[in-house]
Amino acid sequence: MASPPPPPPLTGAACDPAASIAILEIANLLSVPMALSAVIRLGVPAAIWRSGDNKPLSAAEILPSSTDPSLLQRLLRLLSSYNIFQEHISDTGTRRYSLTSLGQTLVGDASYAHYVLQHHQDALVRAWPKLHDAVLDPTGPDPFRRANGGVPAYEYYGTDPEANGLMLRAMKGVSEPFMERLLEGYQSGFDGVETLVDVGGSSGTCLEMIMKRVPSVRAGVNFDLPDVVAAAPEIPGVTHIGGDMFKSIPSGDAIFMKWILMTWTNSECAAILKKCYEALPNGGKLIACEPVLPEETDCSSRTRALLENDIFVMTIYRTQGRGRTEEEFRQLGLEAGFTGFKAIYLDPFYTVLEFLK
Ligand SMILES: C[S@@+](CC[C@H](N)C(=O)[O-])C[C@H]1O[C@@H](n2cnc3c(N)ncnc32)[C@H](O)[C@@H]1O
Ligand SMILES: O=C(O)c1cccnc1
Repeated sequence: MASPPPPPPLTGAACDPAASIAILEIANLLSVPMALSAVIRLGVPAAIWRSGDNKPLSAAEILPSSTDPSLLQRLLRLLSSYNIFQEHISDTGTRRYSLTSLGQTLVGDASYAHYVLQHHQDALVRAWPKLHDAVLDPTGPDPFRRANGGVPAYEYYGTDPEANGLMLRAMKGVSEPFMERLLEGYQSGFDGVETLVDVGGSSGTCLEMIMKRVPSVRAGVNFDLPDVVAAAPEIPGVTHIGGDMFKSIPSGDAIFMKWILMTWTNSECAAILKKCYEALPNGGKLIACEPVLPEETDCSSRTRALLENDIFVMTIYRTQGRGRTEEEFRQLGLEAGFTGFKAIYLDPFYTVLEFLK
């Protein structure tokens, strides 16, 4: 009896070992942020850092209560391959871990750790398997709403005190390093401003930092959703006002906003910009700090961080919310009535966009 024919040989890309290993790496990429969230939940970065000690520790030393430290060690090995921890192997083969400069962004009061946790809480993670639905049904509900009983993300934070608190801490942690860079390179942008309104200002951290460094700004108005400002801390000189930016925005000499336009559709952005225009005096300006997408696609960390954030917004906030190019922002501003526009690049992630009335 004739034997069955052999399977056809693998051809093309599947045969290329570099392509095979690269696709296997991407297929399991989710294990990286999930391992990162796990070590943050376990308090690992703080245990190693200990007020700047950063002494290399083994998994058993980090988590003495563990009956099987090899599990934590596996997480630490993976994260060392992403340069979050540095692995030190002793002569006897014990593996110990310290924090690299990247790992050190996860320690301290205002660290990026809260942002990592915010992005990997259950309600957000549930949305990701529905991403393809957004592509198939671009005008339907965003993946977050599909996965969470029709409730949009900002409403979900408002109804869950833990999620609300996490969002406030996450925004503060990401804002502080950026605001330092903004205040280094753009202090003069606040010249002549006495009353500054932060639209969608979350905890008020951005206003607090501006007011500490720019004495001419004597009154800060932190404007956000009522549930958000109710949980915001008291800040000298800052009045927290709860409201809806689609209905009206408090007036001031200038308006500041950060990471707002990105989460909304073009028509929602047009409505927000119109409300800002109405709240400003002639000659007043809106200072918006938003991720601006590059025209070209490349493999740099910057481009990847911006494009990943673009897909995050598509999944969690609005299918048609998105990162925009400088030109798209200029057009949105012109359509809302602003006569001047300038983009200032002083941070790899956020671009300062000045809209002049
Ligand atoms: C991505 S966060 C940015 C927070 C802060 N600007 C920062 O960069 O740290 C967006 C903020 O917009 C607020 N927001 C959402 N919808 C709003 C609305 N309709 N009116 C006012 N604020 C709103 C959210 O509560 C949230 O604090
Ligand atoms: O909620 C977030 O973390 C967020 C909001 C806007 C853009 N990117 C992230």
